[in-house]
Amino acid sequence: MSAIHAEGLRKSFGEKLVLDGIDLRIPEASVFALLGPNGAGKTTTVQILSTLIRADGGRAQVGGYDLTRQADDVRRSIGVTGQFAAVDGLLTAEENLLLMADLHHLPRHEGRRRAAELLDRFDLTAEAKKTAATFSGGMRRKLDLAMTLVGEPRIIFLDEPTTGLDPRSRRTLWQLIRGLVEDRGITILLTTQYLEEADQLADRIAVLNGGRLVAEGTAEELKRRIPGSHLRLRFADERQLDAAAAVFDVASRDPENLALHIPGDGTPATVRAVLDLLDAARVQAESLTVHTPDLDDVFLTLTETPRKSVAA
Ligand SMILES: Nc1ncnc2c1ncn2[C@@H]1O[C@H](COP(=O)(O)OP(=O)(O)OP(=O)(O)O)[C@@H](O)[C@H]1O
Repeated sequence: MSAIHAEGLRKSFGEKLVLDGIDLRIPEASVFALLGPNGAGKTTTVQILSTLIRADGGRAQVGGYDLTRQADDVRRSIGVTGQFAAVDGLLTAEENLLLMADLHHLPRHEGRRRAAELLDRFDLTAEAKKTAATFSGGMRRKLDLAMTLVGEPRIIFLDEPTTGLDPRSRRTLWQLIRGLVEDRGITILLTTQYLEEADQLADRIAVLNGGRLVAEGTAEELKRRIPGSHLRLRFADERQLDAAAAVFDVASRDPENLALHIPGDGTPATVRAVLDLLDAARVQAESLTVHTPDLDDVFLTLTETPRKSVAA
């Protein structure tokens, strides 16, 4: 069962085509990252799926409800935390949570119970009575996410959840987010410009560029699609390097470092085949390392301008 299922979403602002037919299928209890450069249409996609704005074309189901015909049901199933946090700096952490409970028309005791539970889960109990204006960026984001959870949404949209946070706060938030998926089966659609965030957090990643999805898959699948995996062999001297280069006609030489780059993945079978060929030619390598492209390479290749298409 998909938590989010969209087909052919289109959106223009005036003359400007922002989404040019987006298809998404996001399984329940998973984290899906929408990755893309500035202006790619990430926020627009989230705004459409969270019923804030209407698409010009296409259709979508969110939490099993039709986005246009059952917009109220969609709204009841989702939570949204954006780049502009809902936190009120004049209220304490606890008051912010209780305010959310009121907005959700929860009975008072239930509101208190959820607020206490969320303060505990997000490690904010000691700060419960402090005004949010005194909070660090990381604490604010945590409180913002906790506030989203008061309504017990099944699906959460996180728009750039850790932008501007230091690495430690970012990691804390990642753990909390993964916990929500693993313990509570919540589905998360996250937009991010941080490749590491998508790599660490997301079960699947889609790369949005120029209003289209140019790639979709797990981080590993995306990395495999980019040429650039190679084995790097280093040799003791130039004679050995020359002898090795004669064995592999697809290899490129890096004479300065006495190294040879052989295109290929790092599977044991490939590594063994390379070593066998070297043995047969009686050439000794000093070291062998495997280089796999990272998400940075994927992102840069897929979002290059002018747009370069990479076949799916
Ligand atoms: N209300 C609007 N009116 C006109 N143009 C808009 C509107 N909202 C967004 N746009 C344009 O649509 C494009 C996509 O914007 P969007 O905010 O979805 O991108 P994004 O991928 O979220 O970018 P960022 O990473 O910078 O937040 C941009 O060119 C933006 O200027």
